[in-house]
Amino acid sequence: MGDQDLPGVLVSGLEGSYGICEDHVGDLQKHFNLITLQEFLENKTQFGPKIQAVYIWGGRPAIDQELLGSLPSLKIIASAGVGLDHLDLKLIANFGVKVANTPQAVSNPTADMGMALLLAAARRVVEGHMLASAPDTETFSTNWVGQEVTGATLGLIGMGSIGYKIAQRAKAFEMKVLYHNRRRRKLEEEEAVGATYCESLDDLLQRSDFVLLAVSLTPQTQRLIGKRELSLMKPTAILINIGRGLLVDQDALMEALQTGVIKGAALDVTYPEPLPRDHPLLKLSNIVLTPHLGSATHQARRQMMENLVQSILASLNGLPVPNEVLLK
Ligand SMILES: O=CC(=O)O
Repeated sequence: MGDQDLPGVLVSGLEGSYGICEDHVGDLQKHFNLITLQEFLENKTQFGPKIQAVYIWGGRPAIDQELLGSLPSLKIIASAGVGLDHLDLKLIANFGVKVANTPQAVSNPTADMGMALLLAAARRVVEGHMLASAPDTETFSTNWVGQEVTGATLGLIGMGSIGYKIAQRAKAFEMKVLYHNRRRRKLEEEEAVGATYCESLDDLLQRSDFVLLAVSLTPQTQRLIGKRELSLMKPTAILINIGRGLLVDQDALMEALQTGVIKGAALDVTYPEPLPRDHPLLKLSNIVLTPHLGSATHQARRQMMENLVQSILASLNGLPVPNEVLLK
């Protein structure tokens, strides 16, 4: 509990793996009385009425009917990052509560991560690192040949702000960019990054050397890439996922990687996160895995925190809320 005169904001915890970013606690406490989930659960009658905002970091705390029902003064849910799949927006709107997220802060670092994974998988950077860190003459004689990125075709699934930033980067690598998206981009936007719209997802899958998922998780996109879609990809193709684990049927992916249906995969997101230690995906050599690092830069995390502070303060002061998520 911080300064009692400041507006109460519920956070999952202070620091540590389930809490808010350590460096930000002090900054948040300048504006808010931070109440942890544990404090709230231990004394709902004392803390419930004080809480005017929930600050969601790393998808926590979870928001459900019971929590919303016990926060009578709640005005806004401020969620770090761009994805909203952890929130039931209709339920939240029924409680008359606003939602804000931080799309601008995450687009550059997540696009960088997409390219980092693409390059790492194409050029076998992780296998190379393991070899170079434990050199022995026998393995050193192995041929560590990868896929060329320059001139290759990138199939982007999702052309929102992250997808577009990836297309900009891919252009610098002289890649041919195809994209599939709910709505086609303006002609001048396509031309600026040299991207070609593919109305058919199957067509994109068949033509791409790299298929990169940069799309939000919704009921429509869940398991968008399954056995059938993987079988359409080239046997030399690499699948990269920086969106959400559930965009891909992980069992089908594992089978495709084991049987050579596709060449490799690079995943920043899985289900669950993290994967259990004995998960079979961890045993494959043609996969690169990272622990949801998309927006994990100091700069992005600070900007996310600053944006959420602005959104909360605006909502508490009855002003237009920056980055308010509107129910469609
Ligand atoms: O996963 C990260 C985000 O949704 O921004």
